[in-house]
Amino acid sequence: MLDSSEVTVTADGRRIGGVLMDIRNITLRFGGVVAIRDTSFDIREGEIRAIIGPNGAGKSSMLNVISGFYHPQEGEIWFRGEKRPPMKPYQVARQGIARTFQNIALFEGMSVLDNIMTGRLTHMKTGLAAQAIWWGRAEAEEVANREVVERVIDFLEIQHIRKTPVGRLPYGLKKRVELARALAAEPKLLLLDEPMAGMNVEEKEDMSRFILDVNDEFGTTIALIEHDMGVVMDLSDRVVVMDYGKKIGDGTPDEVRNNQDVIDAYLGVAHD
Ligand SMILES: Nc1ncnc2c1ncn2[C@@H]1O[C@H](COP(=O)(O)OP(=O)(O)OP(=O)(O)O)[C@@H](O)[C@H]1O
Repeated sequence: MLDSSEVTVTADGRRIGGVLMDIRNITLRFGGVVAIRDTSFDIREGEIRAIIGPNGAGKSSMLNVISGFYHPQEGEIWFRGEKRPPMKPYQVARQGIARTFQNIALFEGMSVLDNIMTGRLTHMKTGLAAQAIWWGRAEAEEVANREVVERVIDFLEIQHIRKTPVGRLPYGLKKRVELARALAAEPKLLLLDEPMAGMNVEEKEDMSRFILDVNDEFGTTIALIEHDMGVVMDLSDRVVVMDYGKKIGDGTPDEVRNNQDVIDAYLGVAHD
């Protein structure tokens, strides 16, 4: 299990624990295309970990491997000290890993509240048959699920749109509802695929604040892909840099900013 001796405290007082997920030597191929090539890194408990890199670098593929949508040909994923067997996305979700998508994946015709309730599905134990014979248990479960959802709605400040169909919301709020649905699952590890994409400056500031607050208040470990370098460098404890499917850098924002391979491939600052 996690090694408590590895706990460190950040400058802003957050606790970063031992390794929560260890990604070892992952290779993922689509026919002749190598999307990820022998890539390893870890995610520590309580940290905000970013994955960055140019278009086509393999970032989304990596998130899809972690969340069970893609199955790598080589490599291992260790979660909470145990090697993970090949898993389907719903099994990964049940392990406490939730995600958002690059292109918002919500039910547009359903209300904000109902969309967020779908985030509780992995926690629902009472099936239809059991509900028919044991209504009390189903009711208690429904109340507990509601409580979690209400807490998330308060936390993300979306009470005023709870009954609004998602299709009628502006883009920035849809992104926030997607975050709410992922949070409703009470994940141990939250994966965010380009949480700021397409947002204006104000929406980005709001989203950054929510990401930091989620991490701080719930202690949720967060791994995110993001192209906005200002946001990445501000939010992240550590950054993995990918290029052409390979890891080319890994470290604190300052270490990555000063890594010449990263500068050459991605950040585009001239040599001295
Ligand atoms: N389902 C797929 N089938 C075939 N090739 C794929 C598939 N998914 C990704 N790829 C290929 O794998 C490589 C890595 O793509 P990926 O989407 O992971 O990159 P990315 O870093 O997330 O890029 P972006 O920043 O543009 O989202 C690309 O060459 C891409 O075309």
